Amino acid sequence: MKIYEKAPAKINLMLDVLHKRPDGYHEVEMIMTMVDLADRLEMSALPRDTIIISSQAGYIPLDEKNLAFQAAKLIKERYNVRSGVYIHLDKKIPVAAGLAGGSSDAAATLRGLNRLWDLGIPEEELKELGSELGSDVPFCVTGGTALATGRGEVLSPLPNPPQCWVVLAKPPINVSTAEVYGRLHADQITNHPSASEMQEALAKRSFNDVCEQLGNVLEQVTLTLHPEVAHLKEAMLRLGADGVLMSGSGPTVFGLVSKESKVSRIYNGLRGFCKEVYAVRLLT
Ligand SMILES: C[C@](O)(CO)[C@H](O)COP(=O)(O)OP(=O)(O)OC[C@H]1O[C@@H](n2ccc(N)nc2=O)[C@H](O)[C@@H]1O
Ligand SMILES: Nc1ncnc2c1ncn2[C@@H]1O[C@H](COP(=O)(O)OP(=O)(O)OP(=O)(O)O)[C@@H](O)[C@H]1O
Repeated sequence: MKIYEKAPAKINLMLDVLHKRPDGYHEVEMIMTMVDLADRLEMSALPRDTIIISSQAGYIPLDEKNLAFQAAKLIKERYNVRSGVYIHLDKKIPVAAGLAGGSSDAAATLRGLNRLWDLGIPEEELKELGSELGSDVPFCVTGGTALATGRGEVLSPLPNPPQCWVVLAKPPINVSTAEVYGRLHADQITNHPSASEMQEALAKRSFNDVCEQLGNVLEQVTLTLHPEVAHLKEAMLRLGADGVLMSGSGPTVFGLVSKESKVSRIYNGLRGFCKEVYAVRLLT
């Protein structure tokens, strides 16, 4: 038997950091939603007690460093599953991009193996398992649009933003999430984005208000380390995107665009100097 799961990318519509916690993580307030750019996972049961990962992407680990492997191992141990699994990852989400590609693969693995092995694990429990794998995994288990607090694992569902186009551009640089949080001085943040104003914009279904309330305090670290991310933001705005922000710890920049007629101009303009550009819809 084969099971298929879609693992979509996330974007952060707002990301605020309140303070650094004694456990080393940061207390955050984020609003996240999914976009229609997704990895596809194929899972099949193996009689032997083993986990095998393959992928068409040559640039991700296929051993225990892979988050899908870690998710399979966790669920096998916790639920005493003796059979094995073969997982093929068809990667479409750029890696180490701020789009939670690995986290979404881990979440899709949890959902898929719950079905494959008929374990009947409730969603809340899948999210708890997910939080052991990474701060973004619980959100990726449920998807939709949500306010995430704590270190990102405490979730409250929110209405989806009004449907629009999302142009994503990833510059060819590597950003480490741990390094970005590590370089942030949480007590020196002056310009906090507002979770409550963004929630109001979503409740009103106002595209313009959503664009106005976009904000991410991690930009101040990543844009200083990599000025090309700031240039990409400027270019996207100049080309006509309605709202522009860096996702997560970066380096991907996304632009929200309401009019389809503007999308090809923005896409082609960015493609002139950035190889990895995608034009997708929100996953609503
Ligand atoms: C930047 C975001 O992607 C925004 O959605 C998340 O906040 C990070 O989520 P993630 O990649 O799943 O993060 P994790 O794998 O849990 O943590 C990676 C590293 O980021 C830092 N980290 C992460 C989340 C958080 N709330 N505070 C942190 O300081 C920690 O140093 C941690 O060692
Ligand atoms: N299934 C996976 N897909 C992609 N990367 C993976 C996977 N498993 C492990 N990794 C490793 O995780 C690291 C981060 O990759 P990922 O694409 O998840 O980053 P990200 O989009 O920045 O995540 P986040 O937004 O959650 O911080 C990479 O260095 C990669 O080698």
